[in-house]
Amino acid sequence: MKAPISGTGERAPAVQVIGLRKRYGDVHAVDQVNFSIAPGEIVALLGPNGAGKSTTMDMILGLTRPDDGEVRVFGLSPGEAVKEGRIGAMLQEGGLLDDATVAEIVGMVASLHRRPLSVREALRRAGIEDLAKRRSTRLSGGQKQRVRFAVALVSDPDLLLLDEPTAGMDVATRRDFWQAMGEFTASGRTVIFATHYLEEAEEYADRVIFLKRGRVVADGSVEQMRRLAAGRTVRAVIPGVTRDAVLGLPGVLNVEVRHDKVRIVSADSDATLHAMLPAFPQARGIEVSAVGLDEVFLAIAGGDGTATGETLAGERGWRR
Ligand SMILES: Nc1ncnc2c1ncn2[C@@H]1O[C@H](COP(=O)(O)OP(=O)(O)OP(=O)(O)O)[C@@H](O)[C@H]1O
Repeated sequence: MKAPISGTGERAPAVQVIGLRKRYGDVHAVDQVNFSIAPGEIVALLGPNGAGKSTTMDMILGLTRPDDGEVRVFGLSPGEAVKEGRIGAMLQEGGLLDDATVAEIVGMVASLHRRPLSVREALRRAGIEDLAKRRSTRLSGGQKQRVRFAVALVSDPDLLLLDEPTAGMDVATRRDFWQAMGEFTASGRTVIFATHYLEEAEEYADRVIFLKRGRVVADGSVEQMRRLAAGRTVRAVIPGVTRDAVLGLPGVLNVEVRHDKVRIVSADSDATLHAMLPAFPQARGIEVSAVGLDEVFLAIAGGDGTATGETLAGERGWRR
């Protein structure tokens, strides 16, 4: 039985996705995805290529019809929410009208909405007032992205969906982009962005949702992700070991056991090792290394095909 969708009105979640599925031939692009995003949350969607991030976003926007499941945006259907100007979107490869100026492009989109910002204000908020008269054919890749951002902002939406918004931007442009975004989120509005830059997720999101092969494999706060990233990986060969026995050691955040090989993510590797050696005197081949964000991501996304959100979560509530 489906979980009930929350009501409409001011208290409705910004986005509620229930049992969402989309198949393309044999590919389960999105496979039973559930999440609820509160107004004001800034959520990063992470996952390897083909994980289902864009398809999920397209269904939230009403651009793709789900095979099964339901999407509500502030209690409305995606179509209604778009019509009311409550969603702004910046998609990958969104076209810009050839040979129109930036002001004309943003103005055209503004004319489709009931209560748009002025073109000038949209350009100001996107930090590109100086590009108003530039023709779209004369824009660099990073500048085009920022024009798409102005287009996303012009309906003055409550929710922004951004699919890899900083792809193709240099470091300075990325910084300016996120500064402009800070102005949008400071007023308590909701943002969902897909990214491959883990540091962007860490720096700008409150929460991260990891997708893999169309499923949510982990969903937690950035604080939890940071805690994992600050840790150390301890690897050892311990004949006869069980996961539960290792989980009881001090500092342990996550354990993976494959045959006799143990891989531990620890918040305090010294404490873990001091307790591990007397508890498992048969341990050998011990290695300690830093956990990078990439490794956190790979562990969660199951880069080696073994770890999943469930194993990483353990009893520590990584999944909501
Ligand atoms: N229109 C389509 N027709 C056929 N297959 C599709 C279509 N759109 C997406 N897919 C497939 O669905 C899966 C999910 O794709 P999606 O673009 O949602 O992933 P993603 O996480 O956004 O990837 P990326 O990080 O590469 O942008 C992929 O296997 C993709 O090939």
